[in-house]
Amino acid sequence: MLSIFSKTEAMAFPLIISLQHYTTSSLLIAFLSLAITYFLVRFNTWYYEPKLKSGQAPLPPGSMGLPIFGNMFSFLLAFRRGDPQSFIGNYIKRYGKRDLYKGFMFGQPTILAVSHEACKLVLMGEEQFVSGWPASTLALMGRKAFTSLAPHEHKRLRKLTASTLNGPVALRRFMPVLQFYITRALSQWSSSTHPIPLLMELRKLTFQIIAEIFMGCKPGERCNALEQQYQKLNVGVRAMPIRFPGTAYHTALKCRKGLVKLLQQVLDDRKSSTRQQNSDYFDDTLEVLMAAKDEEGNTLTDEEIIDVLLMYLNAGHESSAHTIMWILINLKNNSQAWEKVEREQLLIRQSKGANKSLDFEDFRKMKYTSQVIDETLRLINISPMVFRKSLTDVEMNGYTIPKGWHVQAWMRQVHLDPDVYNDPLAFNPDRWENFIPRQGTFIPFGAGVHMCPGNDFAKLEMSIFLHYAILDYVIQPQNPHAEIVYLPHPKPKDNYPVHVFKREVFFQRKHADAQSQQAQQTGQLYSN
Ligand code: HEM
Repeated sequence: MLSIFSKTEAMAFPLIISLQHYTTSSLLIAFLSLAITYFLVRFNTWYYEPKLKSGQAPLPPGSMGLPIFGNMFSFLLAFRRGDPQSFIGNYIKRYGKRDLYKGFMFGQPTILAVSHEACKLVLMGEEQFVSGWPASTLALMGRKAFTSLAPHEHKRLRKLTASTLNGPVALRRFMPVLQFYITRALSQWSSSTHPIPLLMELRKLTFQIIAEIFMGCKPGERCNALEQQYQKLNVGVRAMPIRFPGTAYHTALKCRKGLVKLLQQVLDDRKSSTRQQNSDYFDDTLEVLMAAKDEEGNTLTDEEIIDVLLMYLNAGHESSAHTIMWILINLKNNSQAWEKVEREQLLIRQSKGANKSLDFEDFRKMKYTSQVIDETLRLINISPMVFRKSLTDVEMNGYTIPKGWHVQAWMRQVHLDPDVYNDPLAFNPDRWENFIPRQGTFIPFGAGVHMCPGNDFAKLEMSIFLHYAILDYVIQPQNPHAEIVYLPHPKPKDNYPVHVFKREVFFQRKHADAQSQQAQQTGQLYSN
C-alpha cells in the first residue's frame, strides 16, 4: 500500500497505524485511516486527470501528491536541504528516465519537461503553449507584465522595449554607463576596511545600471529605496503563496505596492520634466514606453508602463548579479581558468595603449571570458525552470499534455544531464571551445517568444565587470566554504563576503609584509 506514496508524502501523514490490538474498534480506526489516506493520495489524480480518448497517448508517469500541496513538499525539501538535483532525480529513480513527468505544483496539475527535446518543444511551441507562471508570481509582477499578457499584447510590448536593449547599436551606447558604474563600484568596495557581502553589492550595482539605462535614475535615495524593495519582492517570488502577515509572500506583496508607488513618482517626474531639451533621456525605455501608440493612436496607461518597468528592472539586475558572483566563485576555485581569463583581458588592455576604456570590438575579442560565462550559466542555473500553460491537448514524445495544464521547462535538468554534457557537474569552460550546442541543449536564457531580451546586455555587463575586477583588483573571499542555499536563487548563505583591494595596493602591502617578515627572521637569527 505504501508503495503508492512517495517517501515525503508518506512521512507527511500522521496516520500511524497499529494493528497490535485486534479489537473491532481499532480495526475500524485502522480501516478508516487507510481509507482517508488513500483518498488524500488519490484525490488530485481523480479530480484533475482528464479522461483520455481511446487512442490518445497516456499521461506521463509521476505522482500528483497531496491535495493543495501536491509535490511542493518534495520540491521545497530538495531545494532547502541543498540537493536540488534530487527533486527530478527521485522521479527518474521511480519512473525511469523520461522526457516528461506529471505532478502537481503551485496549486496546479503540472507536466515537468526535463529533457532537451521536451524543453525545446515546449519553449518553441508558441501555438500550443503560453506563459503560465503561478498566480502568486503574477500577483507580484502585475497584470501588465510580460508574464501576464495575452500573446498579441506581449508581442507588441516586447518588440517595443526589446529594441531599446538589443543589437550592437544599443549595446555600444551602454558601454560608457556600464564602465562608469562598474569602475566606480569596484573603487568604492576597495575603500572599505571591512569585508563586503559581494552579492548584495553586486545587486546594488546591477540595479543602478539598469535603473539608469531604463529610466535615467541616478544614484541616490530613490534608487536605493527601489533596490531594497526588490530584494524582499524576490524572496516572495519563490516562497509559499501564503497571504499572512509576516510570511515572505505577504511581505513581497507589500513591496510590490511600494515599488508601484515609487515608479509612479518616476513616471510623474518624467511627465512634468522638459525632456525634449534633455538629451539624457533620449529614447531610454521609459521614454519609448511613454511615446508608444497602438494602431488607433492610444498611448500606454500608467499601469502598463509601470508593470513593464517593474518587470524589466527586476529581470535586469537579479540574475546578472548572481551570475557575476558565481563566475568569481568558479574562477576562484579554478586557477587555470582564472589565469586564462586574466591573460585574455590583459592582451586586450595592452592592445589599447594608454586609453583603458573598452569598446564594443574589445568585447567581441573576449572569447575565453565568454566561455567562462556560458559554463557558469550552464552549471549554476539561476532560473532552474520556466512556466508555460497548454492551450490544447498536446501529444509529445509518446505522452499527452492535457489542455489547460501547467508545464514547467526544467532548463536545470537539461544543463546537468550527463547524456548532454560530459561530466556535467564539473566547471570546465574549455568544453565550449569550438562547440556549438545542439538546439535546446543550452537554454539559460530560455527560448522562443519569451526568450530573455536582455541576454546580450547581461553578457556585456558581466564581461566588462570581469575585465576591471580581474585586471585592477584583488578579490579575497572570506568564507569560501559557506553553505549554499538554493531558494530563491542559488547562493552562499552569507552572500559571499570578500575583501576588495586595488591591485597595486595589495601587492605593495604584500611586498612590505614579506620584507618585515624577513627582517624579523633575520633579527631572530642574530639574537639567537
Ligand atoms: C544572467 C542574466 C540573465 C538570465 C540568466 C536571464 C534568464 C531569463 C530567462 C530564462 C527568461 C525566460 C523566461 C520565460 O521563458 O518565461 C528571461 C526572460 C526575461 N528576461 Fe532575462 N535573464 C538575465 C538577464 C536579463 C537582463 C539583463 C534583462 C533586462 C535588461 C532581462 C530581462 C528579461 C525579460 C523582460 C524577460 C521576459 C521576456 C518575455 O517574457 O518575453 N533579463 N530571462
